[in-house]
Amino acid sequence: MLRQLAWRGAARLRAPFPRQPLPAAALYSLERLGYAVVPGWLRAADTAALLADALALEAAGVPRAAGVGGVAESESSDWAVELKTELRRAASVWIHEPPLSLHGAPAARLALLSTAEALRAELLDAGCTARPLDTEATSLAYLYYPAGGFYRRHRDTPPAPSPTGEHREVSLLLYLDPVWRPDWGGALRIFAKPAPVDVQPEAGTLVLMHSPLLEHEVLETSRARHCVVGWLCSVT
Ligand SMILES: O=C(O)CCC(=O)C(=O)O
Ligand SMILES: [Fe+2]
Repeated sequence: MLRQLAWRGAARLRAPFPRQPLPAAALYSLERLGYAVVPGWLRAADTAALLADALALEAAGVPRAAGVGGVAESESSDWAVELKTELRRAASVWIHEPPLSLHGAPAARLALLSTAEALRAELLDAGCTARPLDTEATSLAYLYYPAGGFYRRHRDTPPAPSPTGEHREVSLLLYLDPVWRPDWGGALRIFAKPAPVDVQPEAGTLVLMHSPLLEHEVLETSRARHCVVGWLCSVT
């Protein structure tokens, strides 16, 4: 409950980052193929502010390593785990609950929370999911992949219903690194039909996926790689 009130409060505290409405082609792709890729969704200045914030949190020692040695975290999307296998080599910082860490740029994090809320409303209006996306059930995190980092093939929904009644409906990814070269690896591979699709993690690119539907993986990266991951949920 506290978390929910905090979320609602946070999403009101700061205006969302300016952006264009999702293109009709993206909404069509999300509906028909289960995923959408929107390059240039956020302005370079705004992804730069988020990256600076993520790096400041990292410098302050806030991120937690996760998934190393096959240890599945209760809060992560690591359910697809083969427990003996290393599923993910990356660290994360959950950013949904105030009080926000005072390290970094809390204002950028608040704008991100508002932007996610605006995106939720946009997807709801467009009728993108069978069940309504709940305003209080969104979660967001920064992900940090070191050189050599990866995330093995998985789906973002758990095999068993969540005890809180939240169902991940739409997964979102927002990439933050201003320069990305394909030979660095680190692509997001979406196992779409009829063939897998690779997305380069370039700053400003938004990826949306129907969480229960699509398996995906992050190919091993030879450079540090930074993004926002989030889940828009329904609640029963
Ligand atoms: O880093 C990415 O591109 C994907 C992350 C992911 O799949 C997840 O956190 O569930
Ligand atoms: Fe995922």
